[in-house]
Amino acid sequence: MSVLLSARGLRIAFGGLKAADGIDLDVMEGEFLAIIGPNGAGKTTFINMATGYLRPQAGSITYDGQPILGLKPRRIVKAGIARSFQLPQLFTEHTVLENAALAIAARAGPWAPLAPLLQRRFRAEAEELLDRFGLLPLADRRADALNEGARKLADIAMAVALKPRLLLMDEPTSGVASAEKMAVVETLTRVLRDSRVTAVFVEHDMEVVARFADRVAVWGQGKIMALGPPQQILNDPAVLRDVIGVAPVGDGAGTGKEGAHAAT
Ligand SMILES: Nc1ncnc2c1ncn2[C@@H]1O[C@H](COP(=O)(O)OP(=O)(O)OP(=O)(O)O)[C@@H](O)[C@H]1O
Repeated sequence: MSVLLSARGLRIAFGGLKAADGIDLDVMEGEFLAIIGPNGAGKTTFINMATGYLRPQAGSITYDGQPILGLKPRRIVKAGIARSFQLPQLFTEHTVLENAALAIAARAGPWAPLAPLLQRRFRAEAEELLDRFGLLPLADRRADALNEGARKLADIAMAVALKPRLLLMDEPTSGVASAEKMAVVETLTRVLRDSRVTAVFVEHDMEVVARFADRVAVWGQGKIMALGPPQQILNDPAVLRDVIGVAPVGDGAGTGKEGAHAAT
């Protein structure tokens, strides 16, 4: 597996608060990398830096071997990196189909959205995209009439419409009812794996992480505290205590389940 995104020495502080304090991370082509960590650890800040929304005060980021720091978000999308936000960015008064068509039109260039929204070629591609996400039955529903799971999927479908090689998702399951959460993640991982999209996602639900991540990076106070496969990281006593908020079985005094607390 080759490195698709590589961050080195990323630093940014807001006043005295270090939101990134020397972030080194390689995202491997094809993997699903989960980012976990407490509120305010700097997880969203990393996504903002990798997508051109924030410029770090130090460090570098390369994508497919090319430096991308300093590029505007639109250029970064064109290079192959898309993102979704914690709060879906849908046009709420438009239908799901119109939202998808708009994202497809946006891929064609900044002026394309001014073209008739439901031009036949946009419409056909939008229907095909919605079908992959299981959203075709909801195509004519207004975005503000969707439940949170469908809204999250529609929002991620808009990012996939940009045909990224790398998709960064900020809390794709936040706000989704627990009964539908797994189905939402199953759908989106199926679509992303079928399209060979590499994914980085911030996630607070450890069941989702355990089931869908290839690797887990643990953020804490602007640093990566641990990185490794879920079975190792989610049994790490320090992660259990500081991120998940449960005392390790036997209070960490040798459960036989602890993984190494890798700092790489
Ligand atoms: N543009 C900004 N201006 C000032 N402070 C900021 C800015 N962006 C982030 N911060 C601060 O940096 C810290 C890290 O924020 P960030 O949103 O990256 O955390 P997070 O790990 O994503 O948290 P959460 O899980 O709550 O979303 C927080 O204390 C936040 O208030």
